[in-house]
Amino acid sequence: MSSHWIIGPGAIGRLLAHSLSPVAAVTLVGRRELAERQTLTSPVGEPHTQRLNGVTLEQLLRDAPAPPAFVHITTKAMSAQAALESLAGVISPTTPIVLWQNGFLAQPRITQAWPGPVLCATTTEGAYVNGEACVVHAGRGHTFIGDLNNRHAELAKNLALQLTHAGLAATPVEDIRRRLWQKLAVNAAVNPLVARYRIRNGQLRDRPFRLYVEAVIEEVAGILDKEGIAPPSGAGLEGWRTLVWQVVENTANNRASMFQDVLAGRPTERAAILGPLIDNAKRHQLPCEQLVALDQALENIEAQLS
Ligand SMILES: NC(=O)C1=CN([C@@H]2O[C@H](COP(=O)(O)OP(=O)(O)OC[C@H]3O[C@@H](n4cnc5c(N)ncnc54)[C@H](OP(=O)(O)O)[C@@H]3O)[C@@H](O)[C@H]2O)C=CC1
Ligand SMILES: CC(C)(CO)C(=O)C(=O)O
Repeated sequence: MSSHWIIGPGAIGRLLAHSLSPVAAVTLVGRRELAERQTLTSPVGEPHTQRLNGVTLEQLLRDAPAPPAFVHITTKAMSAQAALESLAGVISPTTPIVLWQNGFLAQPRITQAWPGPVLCATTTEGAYVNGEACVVHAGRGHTFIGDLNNRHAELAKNLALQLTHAGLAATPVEDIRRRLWQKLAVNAAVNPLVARYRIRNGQLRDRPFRLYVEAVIEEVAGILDKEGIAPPSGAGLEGWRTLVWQVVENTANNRASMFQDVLAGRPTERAAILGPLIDNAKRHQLPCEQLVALDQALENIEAQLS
């Protein structure tokens, strides 16, 4: 039986823990104690309660159990590095790490710094936490797994098989970098605007927001073209426009994650989503006024929240 540590008992962490627990040895690690009996509500609204093996970081460091086959980091992007560092005393530097973050901040940094294999997962599964003891699996999706330097294909295949067996459909891929950027492009066009204007995704189709989205897509398309990242279908600006508007259509009723963070008074993942685009725009001397303005607006919003 394979063993998995999952660091970050939030929405994705608990979804993983619930799914893997019946087929693998799972330890769910958090900063605080977690209720032992946890409920997963399925996408069709069926609750399923089970005991999850939850421990605090403190307990883990004290007990120093045998290191696992995989360490999943399921914190938000800005906390991933700190979460990994907090395990330094209990895992060997060759332990495989799996990063589940959106954006492109934690992935290159940890890939460069961690001596062992670093897999990246990008997922369209949707989940949210509903209190201390419940997570809602809001929508089924698909997970793609690979590593940025394509050196761990067998490991990615092994993990994808285990996740699929656990009910989370997953595919190992050789182009995870491209897929992470494609998701980042959608997140950059949707999340900052809906968080700034406190609207649901579908309202982006209306004026004046539609024009703002178009302006962001134009900047993003220029930057990703220079980075050699193509949209999943179509080409250039048109391909990116098709992708973004399709996601807006499919998620019209959603409150996007960044909007939810603002509503809950939490910091957003702006540094992981807008940051890499702005950095690349500056490096290539490309326009990024819209992205910078959104980043600034979010920084101001976050400052007022704290
Ligand atoms: N939810 C979703 O549907 C999807 C999420 N993602 C991505 O997955 C990542 C996780 O998102 P999500 O699960 O929604 O986020 P959540 O905020 O629900 O969960 C993050 C968890 O990480 C914990 N945490 C933070 N810092 C540490 C630390 N240093 N050590 C241990 N635990 C820590 C938090 O606990 P604490 O209470 O201690 O702060 C919290 O339980 C994000 O990058 C997100 O963009 C991607 C696709 C879909
Ligand atoms: C695709 C989108 C924008 C859907 O809401 C999302 O991934 C998010 O909320 O972060």
